Amino acid sequence: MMQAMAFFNTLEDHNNKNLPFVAYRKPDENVIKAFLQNDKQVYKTTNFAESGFVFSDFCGNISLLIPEEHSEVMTTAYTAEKLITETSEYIPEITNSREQKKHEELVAKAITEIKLGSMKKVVLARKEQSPTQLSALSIFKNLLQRYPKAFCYIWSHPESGIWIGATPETLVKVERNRFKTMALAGTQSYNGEIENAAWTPKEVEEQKIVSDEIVQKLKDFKVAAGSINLSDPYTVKAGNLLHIRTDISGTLENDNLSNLLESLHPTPAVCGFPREEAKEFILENEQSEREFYAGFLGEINLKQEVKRNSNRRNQENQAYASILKQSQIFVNLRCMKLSKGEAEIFIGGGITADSNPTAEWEETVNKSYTIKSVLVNQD
Ligand SMILES: C=C(O[C@@H]1C=C(C(=O)O)C=C[C@H]1O)C(=O)O
Repeated sequence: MMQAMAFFNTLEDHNNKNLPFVAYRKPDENVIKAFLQNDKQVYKTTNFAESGFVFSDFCGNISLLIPEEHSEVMTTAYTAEKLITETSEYIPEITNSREQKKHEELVAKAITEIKLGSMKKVVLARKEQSPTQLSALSIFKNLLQRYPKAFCYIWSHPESGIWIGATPETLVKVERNRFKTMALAGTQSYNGEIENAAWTPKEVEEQKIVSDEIVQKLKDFKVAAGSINLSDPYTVKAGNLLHIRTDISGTLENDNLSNLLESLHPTPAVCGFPREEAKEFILENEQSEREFYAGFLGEINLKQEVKRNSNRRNQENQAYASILKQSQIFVNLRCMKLSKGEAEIFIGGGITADSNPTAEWEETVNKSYTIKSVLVNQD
């Protein structure tokens, strides 16, 4: 484990050399980990069989990889006070009525399409530009400080540019043949209440579509029969927002990560239902390319040594070590692409027959604050 200062200096040096790297902190953990690729080669994966950190786009066209075997891996203990942030001017909010109109028209078109019956839900996104004077690493430090319950990351790669985010959503975690995933949907502003938050039937329905479809896809993928466990839906807080979440776990019949990812991604939380119809609507109608927004990212096939002490008496030092392969992958939400003083923020929301275009616009505005609030200096 390195000192935080040395850790960030090393990241900075690596960044200045234009070599690929990723640094991240998992939800509720206090360790920041980084993979620093030691060459300029562009590595990709198609079968998700390598060990390393993967960064995939929404469409499934490209999965960049920072392979463990070509990287230096470093960690540091995270302590909020030690992270120094730069100063910056406050950026005033600009209300963009043209963008609002465009988004509302898009939502209205989707509602019409849904009512015609070709799909039940579609997630529509937009992109917003916001200036920032902060460096990429300062923005990352701000995220770490502000969102301890999110997966916070910075990814820098010549093929994708710099992406930074704080996502509340796990795509899948796999350990040996056990997996965990979640159905996350429905959004409202956080007003101090979590447990007693009230949800409208529209939001309950929207989230149920996600959890039903994830279970169906897992069954299609041959999750061991009868092994899927579902929690009741409950409310979770993500920054200034609340969502409805169901935890889903189970046992896999095989450990083919590639098949599992193919069956889960893109979930109806970021695409819609049915998947193909929703995806087609998105690709035809959204104003901008999603690129890596609503794609996925995370550790794949990392080996972890697990030591278990023998229970037998009179046998000291009998520790059995077993190697465990682990993958932990997140959906790339509440994220931005950073280029020269400007952040491109990607935000979306689920549309169903009962959606209201203005409310959907406001939801994307609220979601954009997760990122906007870290583009200026934190007090
Ligand atoms: C699509 C986004 O978020 C997803 C959509 C949600 C919704 O429609 O209510 C809620 C959480 C996420 O699963 C986003 O943040 O851009």
